[in-house]
Amino acid sequence: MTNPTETTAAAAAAGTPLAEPLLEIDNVTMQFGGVVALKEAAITVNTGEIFALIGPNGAGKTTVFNVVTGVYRPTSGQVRFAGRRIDGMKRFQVTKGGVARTFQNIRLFHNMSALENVMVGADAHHRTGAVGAVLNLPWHRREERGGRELARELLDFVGIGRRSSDTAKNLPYGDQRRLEIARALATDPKILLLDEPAAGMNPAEKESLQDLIRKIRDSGRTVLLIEHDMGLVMHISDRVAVLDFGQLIAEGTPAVVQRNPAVIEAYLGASDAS
Ligand SMILES: Nc1ncnc2c1ncn2[C@@H]1O[C@H](COP(=O)(O)OP(=O)(O)OP(=O)(O)O)[C@@H](O)[C@H]1O
Repeated sequence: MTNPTETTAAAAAAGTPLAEPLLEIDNVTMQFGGVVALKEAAITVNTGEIFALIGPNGAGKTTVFNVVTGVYRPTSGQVRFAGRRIDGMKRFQVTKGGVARTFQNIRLFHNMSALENVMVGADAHHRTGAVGAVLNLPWHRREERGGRELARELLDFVGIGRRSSDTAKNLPYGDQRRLEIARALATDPKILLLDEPAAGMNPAEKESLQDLIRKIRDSGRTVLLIEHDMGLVMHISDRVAVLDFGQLIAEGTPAVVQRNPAVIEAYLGASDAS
């Protein structure tokens, strides 16, 4: 067996950047009554990676997101983020700690403008909150101005700057997905969890989504992605983990995972795999 210290020294000597774990899902089991959605799943996402979570429908992918973001407390196991335990934390604490997500079914404030939707995301980081807003405290006004500027920058960043005053529900579908990403980025996350961001997009939209995901990573954030579009996953991911019936059946680079017989079997065996 290789000595980890030797491995680290060898990597350093070779000039290979060392993998720094950011999100550690450590033997997590999540049970809902008789349904085991995750069974001793162990996944580590390193800082600066684009990491994809794939698997047939019902494999447990969204459950991973829900366990990481404090929606569910795991039945057993731990979740650590930047070395700190986050399983069992409240959702807002996880967000403040640097974890943001988007949802499979878009969740926007449909009657608010694009800009306002992003400003709501930025609010998660404000110190004055609702009390400051009601009392109209000076620093609340300053924060709101800052929030507005940040929201504009983020709308530009995701490519829908010219849509800032459009009502969310009137945006084309692909732009709504971009808006959700901008809103998640407004919390200034270290890691962004994207749940099926390409769902419902046409090929051109998928192409530019890939560019956006790379741009998010290049801006210094880590990306954890659930996606059914295998072309997209295999193109942009540094590493891929495959879940099947709540268990991790493979993990590695796209090239390695694609050749794995258990992965091929899981996908060929699933009637609705895409
Ligand atoms: N709150 C819950 N209560 C009961 N069962 C649940 C709950 N959440 C998830 N499950 C079950 O856990 C299993 C995994 O679901 P999950 O949504 O994580 O899968 P998924 O891989 O994200 O699927 P899809 O690709 O279809 O979104 C499924 O059998 C699902 O029915």
